[in-house]
Amino acid sequence: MIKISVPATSANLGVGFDCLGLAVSLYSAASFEPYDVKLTISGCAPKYQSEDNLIYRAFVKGCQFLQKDVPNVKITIDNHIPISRGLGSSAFCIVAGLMGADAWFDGGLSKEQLLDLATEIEGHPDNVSPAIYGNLGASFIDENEVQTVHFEVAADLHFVALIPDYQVSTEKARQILPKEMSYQTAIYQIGHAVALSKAFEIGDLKLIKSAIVDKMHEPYRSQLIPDYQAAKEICQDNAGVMYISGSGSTMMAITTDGDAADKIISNIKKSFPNWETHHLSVDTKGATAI
Ligand SMILES: Nc1ncnc2c1ncn2[C@@H]1O[C@H](COP(=O)(O)OP(=O)(O)OP(=O)(O)O)[C@@H](O)[C@H]1O
Ligand SMILES: N[C@@H](CCO)C(=O)O
Repeated sequence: MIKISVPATSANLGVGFDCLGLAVSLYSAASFEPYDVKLTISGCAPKYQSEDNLIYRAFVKGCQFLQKDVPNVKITIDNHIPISRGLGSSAFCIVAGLMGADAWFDGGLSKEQLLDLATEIEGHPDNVSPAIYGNLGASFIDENEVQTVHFEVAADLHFVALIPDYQVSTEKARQILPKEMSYQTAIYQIGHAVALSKAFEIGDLKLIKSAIVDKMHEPYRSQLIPDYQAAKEICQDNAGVMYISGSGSTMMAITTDGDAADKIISNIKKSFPNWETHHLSVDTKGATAI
């Protein structure tokens, strides 16, 4: 049996809209086995148990790229990444499906090929890059070629995923954004994004706190998360800083102190007892066949 484990990913990191993404220590896995009918899928809601399933679609794309007939397959999902909450559940599906096909046929896909194929399906590389490589990825697309570089993140940074009990649609979170921005804002974003990448690498929380403040999407998207301000205040009151993970609704807190991370969780639980929380570290390996 082939089993692919993929880390959750947190895109944007405030000022790195559609470019930066971080792999974190929360994992989902998908297993692939030969079967006697075309397709059977378990471990997900009935609405995802069809040929439209994103893992299967990526598996088919992988087979086609390798110029192989798509085999009958049983897919079993062991899911821990909440769906449509801004933690890269779609990147998990895409990377697992492509790597499943590669392992099935011993196709020898390079990580660069995986990234190109995954980006074609996802539309942007900020989640799929760290899902494949681990760590913090900075990516861009140039004439259809995906470029990505990786930063190791200081081990003393703690991440806390604050996951509301409601979804934010990625489509709506993209539609709400303005169509243009000024030169002034572009200059602000570039300087902050470059400094933020370094701040993650050296674990400078003071610099992270000032560099992470976004002007490109977060001011608009915060309107789609009714508890954004309250969550932000809880993080700030406990020596942390917070950004919207991906297109939301998850908000990610960062601290340099495990006790502060635990305090953020207990205060969030008091105010929002139905939210899911996870105290996470950075994943350094990316997706693996296990
Ligand atoms: N465990 C799963 N089983 C089946 N389908 C899944 C699973 N996880 C994700 N998906 C697919 O991925 C889609 C969610 O993708 P979407 O981009 O909206 O959210 P996300 O990837 O979790 O968030 P973000 O891209 O902001 O991090 C679902 O609608 C479904 O098609
Ligand atoms: N960069 C993407 C991530 C969500 O898929 C966005 O923020 O819309």
